[in-house]
Amino acid sequence: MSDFSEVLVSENSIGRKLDEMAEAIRRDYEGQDLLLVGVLKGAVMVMADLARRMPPHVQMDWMAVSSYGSGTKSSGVVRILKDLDADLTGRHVLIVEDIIDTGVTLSWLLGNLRTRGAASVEVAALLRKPKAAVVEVPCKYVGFDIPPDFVVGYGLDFAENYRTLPFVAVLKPEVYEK
Ligand SMILES: O=P(O)(O)OC[C@H]1O[C@H](OP(=O)(O)OP(=O)(O)O)[C@H](O)[C@@H]1O
Ligand code: HPA
Repeated sequence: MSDFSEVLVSENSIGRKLDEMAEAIRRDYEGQDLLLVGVLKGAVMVMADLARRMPPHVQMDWMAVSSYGSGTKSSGVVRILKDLDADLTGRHVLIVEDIIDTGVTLSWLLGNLRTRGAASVEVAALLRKPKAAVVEVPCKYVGFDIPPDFVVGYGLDFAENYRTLPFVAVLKPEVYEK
């Protein structure tokens, strides 16, 4: 029996949406020094596919923060597990995320990165759950607004599984309520 109740965003739809997002980003940052900051581990797929659509002088760095533990509910407490290597002073920074759910992670991250002297700090997220928002997060580039169900695939996990799927699917509640 499948663990998914539906495929919410297909591999093709993700590719087409990333084409659009990348074009907007290229246009907005043309001629500027852009640093993409990926948030591990969930954003690995979206970062890899978005970055391949960028010009060669766009750079990547990574941060790992965690607020979810091993379940489906945000703990509300964000911890830095791995900090950036780059100095953000004077740089245009674009945080690349797989999902904005409650908004707690990004709200905290934006606050943190904005203290580091960057020229600008903006957000690109493939998925956003407007009905799950606890904090409003300004997001310049959004792929898809989705319902508040727990989703997996394309970097998103449940207990570290399903990240490798090329699409985004809704996980059946009986899988995580087991
Ligand atoms: O808007 P929020 O409710 O804060 O949720 C969004 C965050 O949750 C996930 O990360 P997670 O902490 O699960 O770590 P992971 O990326 O390693 O899976 C996701 O990658 C976002 O960073
Ligand atoms: O729906 C989700 N799925 C997987 N990880 C997540 N982190 C926040 N929301 C989600």
